[in-house]
Amino acid sequence: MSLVLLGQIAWVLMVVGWYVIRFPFERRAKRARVSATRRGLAETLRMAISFTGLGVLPGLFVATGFPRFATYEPIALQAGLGLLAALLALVLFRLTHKALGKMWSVSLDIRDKHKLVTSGIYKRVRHPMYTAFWTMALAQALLLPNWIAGLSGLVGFGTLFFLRIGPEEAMMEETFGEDYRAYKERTARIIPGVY
Ligand SMILES: C[S@@+](CC[C@H](N)C(=O)[O-])C[C@H]1O[C@@H](n2cnc3c(N)ncnc32)[C@H](O)[C@@H]1O
Repeated sequence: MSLVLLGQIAWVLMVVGWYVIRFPFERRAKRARVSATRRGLAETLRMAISFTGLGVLPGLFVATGFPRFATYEPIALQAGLGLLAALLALVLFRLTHKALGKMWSVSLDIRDKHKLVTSGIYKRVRHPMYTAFWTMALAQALLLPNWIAGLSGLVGFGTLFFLRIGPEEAMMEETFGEDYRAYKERTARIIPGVY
């Protein structure tokens, strides 16, 4: 089996694994009442850009090989690191969904009786689900040997991350006040002790 095909299969399995982890939370979230939201045109655009980079462009490459001119021959080390990153992303996704539980939402929502989660994987990092998405985007870049389809996840998710993180933290601070400010003081955003 060629490394290109192996990488493509691994990417598909990673995306399926991510959706299997997320599905029960998405179903539950539909039933839970939202008491405040920061959804709007800007958030819809951010999510569309991220979905294009993490889903549409790599999906098109895997299904059709498009854009063929940007495909290159991968090396085995790259595929191996991609597999490790994919596994790490899935572990992080599972831990973050489990810790957030009923507080999870796909976008910027505050639920009825929303509680601030500060334990488990949220103890030292306040956006570990975004750490998982960065890891998933990195896995995509390593698994798909195509300059456009491979790197589009980093660009697409990076756009969502840098444009969303400010409004999300403002929403959390507005909702939880001093508790969130203190939590911010003692945690990093996505990498413990780094950022
Ligand atoms: C897609 S989730 C991402 C959560 C977080 N930014 C992360 O990367 O782990 C977005 C929703 O999670 C909720 N949320 C984020 N951090 C939270 C926390 N520490 N405790 C409870 N809810 C949180 C917010 O209501 C937000 O609408």
